[in-house]
Amino acid sequence: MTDMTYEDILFDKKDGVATITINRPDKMNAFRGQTVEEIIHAFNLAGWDKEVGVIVLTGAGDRAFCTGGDQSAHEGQYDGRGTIGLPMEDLHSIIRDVPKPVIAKVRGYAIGGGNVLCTISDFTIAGESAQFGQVGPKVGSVDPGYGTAFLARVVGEKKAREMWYLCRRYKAREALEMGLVNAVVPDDQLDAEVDRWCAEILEKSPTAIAIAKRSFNMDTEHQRGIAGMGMYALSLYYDTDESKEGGISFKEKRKPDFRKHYMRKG
Ligand SMILES: CC(C)(COP(=O)(O)OP(=O)(O)OC[C@H]1O[C@@H](n2cnc3c(N)ncnc32)[C@H](O)[C@@H]1OP(=O)(O)O)[C@@H](O)C(=O)NCCC(=O)NCCSC(=O)c1cc(O)c2ccccc2c1O
Repeated sequence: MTDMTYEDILFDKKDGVATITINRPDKMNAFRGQTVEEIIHAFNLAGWDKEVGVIVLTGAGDRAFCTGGDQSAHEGQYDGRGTIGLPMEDLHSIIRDVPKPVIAKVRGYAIGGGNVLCTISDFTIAGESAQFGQVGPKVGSVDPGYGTAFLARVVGEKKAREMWYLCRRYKAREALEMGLVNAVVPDDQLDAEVDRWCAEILEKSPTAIAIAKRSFNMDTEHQRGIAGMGMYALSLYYDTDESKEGGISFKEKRKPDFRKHYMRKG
């Protein structure tokens, strides 16, 4: 693998556990194109390293795990590679493709694309400060594929639609009840709890776990295709005034008026 100097993430490997930390606390750990490239690189590094048995994905600081796409790097399309200017299909795919469990360790907000990262991870362990939610229809975006269809597999159709259409926020205990997270502990015990889960995983047969992971994935593999196709629709949507209203109103800290632009269409 080619080397990469990380600017937006931290990478650590210790005692069989690789930890990838999104390190943009001043942006609530929102990701720009560069961030996504670095996370993909780190997953490839850890994913095929036989010394690594489990990968922990987390965010720096205590305010947010990740709040999704960086709204300051977003006017219509994002600032990086791929159909929408963020290689999200590649990131979601690598989290599923690495043949070892991925644990999302969450303090604070897991919003938008941050919630999607938790949804796709094999496990989510949350501190009591965690809050989960989707915001796409509030900010002029949507995640076609894993963020929607796979979320429905995780929390059920009704709850997934509620999350997307209403854009509410859910506290850690509510997320536990709906099956979005595996365990909730006080924030100051979160690191120790995740360490315990990692130690339990590391005692098990890595090959058996790899086969189990592939088997779970195969049942929803068609959703990769939905994501690939949907990104093209999303890219066209990003060029509309209706979508742009979401990003602009967020930056201007006001309520969006989507219907004004929607009603103008033929
Ligand atoms: C995260 C919040 C719920 C926090 O609300 P709160 O009221 O506590 O605080 P503020 O709103 O005042 O925010 C504090 C501070 O942080 C900045 N900030 C927050 N989130 C972002 C962000 N994503 N990008 C940039 N900056 C952010 C905010 O501007 C404030 O800065 P100040 O300088 O004013 O202090 C709330 O902030 C919130 O709801 N944020 C919106 C998050 C958002 O819009 N995310 C992007 C959604 S789209 C997306 O994530 C996405 C992800 C995918 O994976 C996709 C995959 C495929 C297709 C599409 C995808 C996609 O669109």
